[in-house]
Amino acid sequence: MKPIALIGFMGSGKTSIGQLLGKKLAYPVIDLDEQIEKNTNMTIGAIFDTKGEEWFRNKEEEELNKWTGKNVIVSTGGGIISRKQSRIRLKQHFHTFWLHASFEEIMKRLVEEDGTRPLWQKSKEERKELYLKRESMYKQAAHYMISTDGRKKHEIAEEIIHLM
Ligand SMILES: Nc1ncnc2c1ncn2[C@@H]1O[C@H](COP(=O)(O)OP(=O)(O)OP(=O)(O)O)[C@@H](O)[C@H]1O
Ligand SMILES: O=C(O)C1=C[C@@H](O)[C@@H](O)[C@H](O)C1
Repeated sequence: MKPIALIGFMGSGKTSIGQLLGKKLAYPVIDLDEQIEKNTNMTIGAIFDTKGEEWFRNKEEEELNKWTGKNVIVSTGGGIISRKQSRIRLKQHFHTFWLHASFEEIMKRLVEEDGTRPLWQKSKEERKELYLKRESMYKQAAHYMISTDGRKKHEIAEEIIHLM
C-alpha cells in the first residue's frame, strides 16, 4: 500500500490526526518535523535561525523521499508543498489528505505562540498572505481535502479511514 501523507497549514491538525490514525490503523506514524530535529540534533527554530529556510527545505524533502514506499503515516510540515518536486511526489507516491482549516480557525488554534513555528512569528497580514499563497499548492499535492473547522478530531480521522 502507498503511505498516507497528511498535509496542511500550521495548526491544521496533521500531528493530532496522524496520532489518531496511527492508533486506529495500527501503522507507525512519522512526523517529519520531529525526524528533522532528531537527525540534525537541532530544533526547527534553531535551524531557521542558523541555517535558514532553504537548508530546512532540503532536509524536509530528503525526509519525505526517505518514507516513500513505506507502510507508514507521514505527518508533514506545513511547508512541504513549497517545492514542486515534493508536490509531485505526494501526488504520485502517497495517499495524500489535505487537512483544511480556515485562516480564522487557525488563528484561534495557534493563539498561544510557543516559538516552535518560525513562520508563524509574523504579522497577521504576513500570516494571511502565506496562508493564501499556499492554498493552491496543497490542492495540487492532495487527493482529498478534508474540512476540519468545528469538527472533532476523531470524526476527521474516521473520514480519512472511510476514504481510504
Ligand atoms: N479539529 C480540531 N479541532 C480543534 N482543535 C484542533 C483540531 N485539530 C487540531 N487542533 C488543535 O490545533 C493545535 C495544532 O494542532 P496540530 O499540532 O495537530 O497541528 P499541525 O498541523 O501538526 O501543526 P504544525 O504543522 O504547526 O505542527 C493543537 O492545539 C490541536 O489540539
Ligand atoms: O509552514 C511551514 O513552513 C512550517 C511548518 C512547521 O510544521 C515546520 O515544518 C516549520 O516551522 C515550517
